[in-house]
Amino acid sequence: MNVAIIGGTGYGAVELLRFLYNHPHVTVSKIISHSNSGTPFSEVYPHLVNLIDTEMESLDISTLAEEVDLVFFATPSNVSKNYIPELIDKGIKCIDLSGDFRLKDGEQYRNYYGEKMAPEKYIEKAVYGLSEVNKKAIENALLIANPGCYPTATTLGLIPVLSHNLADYQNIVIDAKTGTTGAGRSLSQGFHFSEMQENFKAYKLGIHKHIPEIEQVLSDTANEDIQVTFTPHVVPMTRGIMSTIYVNLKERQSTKQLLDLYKEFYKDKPFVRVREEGIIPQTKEVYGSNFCDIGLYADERTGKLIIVSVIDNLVKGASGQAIQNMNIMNGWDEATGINQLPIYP
Ligand SMILES: NC(=O)C1=CN([C@@H]2O[C@H](COP(=O)(O)OP(=O)(O)OC[C@H]3O[C@@H](n4cnc5c(N)ncnc54)[C@H](OP(=O)(O)O)[C@@H]3O)[C@@H](O)[C@H]2O)C=CC1
Ligand SMILES: CC(=O)N[C@@H](CCC(=O)OP(=O)(O)O)C(=O)O
Repeated sequence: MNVAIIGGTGYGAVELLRFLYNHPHVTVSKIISHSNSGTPFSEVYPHLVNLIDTEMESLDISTLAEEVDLVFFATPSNVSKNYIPELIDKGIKCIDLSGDFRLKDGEQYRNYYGEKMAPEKYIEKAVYGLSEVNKKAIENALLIANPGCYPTATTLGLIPVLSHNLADYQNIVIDAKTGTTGAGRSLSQGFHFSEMQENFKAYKLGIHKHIPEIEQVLSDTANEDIQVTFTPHVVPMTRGIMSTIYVNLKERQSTKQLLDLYKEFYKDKPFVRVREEGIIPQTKEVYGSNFCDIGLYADERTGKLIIVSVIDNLVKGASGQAIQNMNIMNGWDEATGINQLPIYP
């Protein structure tokens, strides 16, 4: 199958290429770049010299639709919504790593993304690509809204306990940390080495675009409006997200009981690893891999469940999950091309 990647020189794109290079059913026939068309990919990323020397091209949607079967958008917010409708109308599958098609509510989209949402008709067609939860819908989708990085770690951590109605749906507190690749490759002052090194900062309190996304997924799970307290932080590491989540349990439960429930929930899901009692996962344990690792501690003293969920933001949080979704859409084994061990140390 021929695929194209748009947003060629970004981190999401280079991570897609790392996995697709060895994918048995896929050829990346086009890498589209608005800033570097005409330049060989390996000139921008020299670690890929002699491996991916493809000349990048500028975007021409009509020729793209004739030449490829599926398009990955690894572009910033408010870009893919201008192109995906035309591709979808021509029957081309699209997987959008950005947030343009994730939210169902136009007013929320405007509030958090600052622009008008894509036309309703296409929002309705978009399937939210949380692979472990929406597999059936993904199988038949033409358009995937690939989840955000924080929402992936957070909702995979929360859905089992919420879907069993064991926790208070309100008063959910999410304390999340990301590495700097979460901000993409373009330069900004707050991410300079001297600003980031030996620093730890909270940002976008109350205004982060992942708040409505997390609330939408959890509300769909619980069939009730859920609001969360979400505080993202950036820490001086390259990759990784840790979402530490606090919920009030409705009744006393032991850690062991809850771990059993989580293991049952994810028993056929190759990329979610529920860890043993007393083991709390670390970001380095999923580095470079598509795993989401979850650890639990039920604090019987306070009645709270503490959930720790870790992913690599560029893999399960973006490109890995996008490929997992492509596999599901095409009826291939969902682990094809992404079944790699984490890099350690
Ligand atoms: N980084 C992460 O951890 C995660 C990222 N995402 C989302 O995935 C998407 C890509 O992220 P990431 O790769 O990290 O971001 P980057 O900033 O690294 O890359 C985005 C690329 O998009 C292209 N681009 C920039 N502006 C425009 C524009 N106006 N029109 C068309 N193309 C443009 C550029 O490539 P070129 O000049 O070559 O076209 C740029 O390098 C974003 O929406 C991001 O929010 C989602 C989950 C996690
Ligand atoms: C450190 C940093 O800035 N991280 C980004 C990660 C979000 C992201 O990439 O997600 P979308 O796919 O929803 O755009 C942020 O907090 O906005």
